[in-house]
Amino acid sequence: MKAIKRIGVLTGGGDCPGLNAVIRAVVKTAIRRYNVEVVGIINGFHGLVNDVMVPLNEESVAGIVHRGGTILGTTNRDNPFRYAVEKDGELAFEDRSEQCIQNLRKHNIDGLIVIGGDGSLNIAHQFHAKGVPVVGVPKTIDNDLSSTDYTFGFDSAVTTATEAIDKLHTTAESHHRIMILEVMGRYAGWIALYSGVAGGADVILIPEIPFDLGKVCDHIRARNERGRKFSIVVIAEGASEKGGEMVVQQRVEKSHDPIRLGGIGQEIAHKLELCTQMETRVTVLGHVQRGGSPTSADRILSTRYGSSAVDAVMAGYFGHMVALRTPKIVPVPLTEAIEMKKVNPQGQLVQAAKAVGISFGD
Ligand SMILES: Nc1ncnc2c1ncn2[C@@H]1O[C@H](COP(=O)(O)OP(=O)(O)O)[C@@H](O)[C@H]1O
Ligand SMILES: O=P(O)(O)OC[C@H]1O[C@](O)(COP(=O)(O)O)[C@@H](O)[C@@H]1O
Ligand SMILES: [Mg+2]
Repeated sequence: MKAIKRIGVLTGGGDCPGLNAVIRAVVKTAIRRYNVEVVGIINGFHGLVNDVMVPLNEESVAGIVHRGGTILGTTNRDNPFRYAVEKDGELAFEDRSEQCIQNLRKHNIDGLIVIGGDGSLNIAHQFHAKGVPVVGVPKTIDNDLSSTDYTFGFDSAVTTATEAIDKLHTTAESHHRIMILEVMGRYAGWIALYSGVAGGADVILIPEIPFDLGKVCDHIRARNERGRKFSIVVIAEGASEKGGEMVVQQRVEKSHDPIRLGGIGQEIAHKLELCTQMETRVTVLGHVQRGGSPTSADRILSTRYGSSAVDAVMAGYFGHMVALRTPKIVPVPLTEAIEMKKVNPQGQLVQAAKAVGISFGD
């Protein structure tokens, strides 16, 4: 096996708290533990296609463990295997993966660390199939990647959503209102489930458990009869009524991922107001849950992921992603890692939530 002298690192897809802590751990581990150089690739795969790279040293990553976002920048548009270009005024897609491989060679990069979600890790997997020595790190606030107990960024998003629920509680109680909080998560209900349980929500609606609005109304009315004249509903952006469809805010047809979810909170607000006769308000948390400082748990997880990713590169675990299998971080094949992980409706957390009186509308 070729000796590793230089590692490249990039962040791809939606940003999330903890990215900088991973980058810092990659750089420090590479330099301190292995005496290996690190090159940062700017704006994810865009920088790999267009050869925009910067050397990273301990100085470049000083003081960033607590900072949200990514010092390398990211994009969720650029897929090297389906790269958007303008041809004769028309949009066309080209395979630029060979150009990326040449750029990696030009910079003598012997190992590539891709920090990303399902989309970026899919691209990483395709590069590995072409012989690129790549290792993945599971990033996403959604926690929807299989093979790992948790992705980094999830705990920070849950913390932000929980704080929002705490705040909605005080105003809901004062005004005797229903407060609906719509959270992110795409097709998985992890953020809604965890923040809903942590924040003491009355109703949690997730994509994995299609809901019956009548049952949600009954639950809220029963609370009213017990003297609890307000209710908090946490709803995942991908949740839908039984027999209904997910609410799509926008379709971006040219994108690999054309569906932008959003709007289910507003849609059920009207219906809940009608059936309960209670004033209802909606808060869409949006990108607030993706921004800001990572929690201490995410800083620790990110540091472990970053340092283990370098270990994986040095040990030749290419085509793998570092995954948390409590209490260890282990390499798992990217093919397994990019499968989607959903909430198990029969799982212990859903059952515990039901035991304390939370309705899932089922
Ligand atoms: N299933 C897929 N296979 C290959 N590429 C994908 C797939 N899904 C998304 N992509 C591409 O991966 C890039 C990042 O995807 P995105 O979902 O935004 O980020 P993330 O890495 O956080 O999942 C985009 O360029 C997108 O076109
Ligand atoms: O910022 P955008 O492009 O609107 O994307 C919003 C989506 O990105 C997320 O915040 C994170 O998803 P990824 O980790 O796959 O990027 C989802 O929860 C949400 O649906
Ligand atoms: Mg994705």
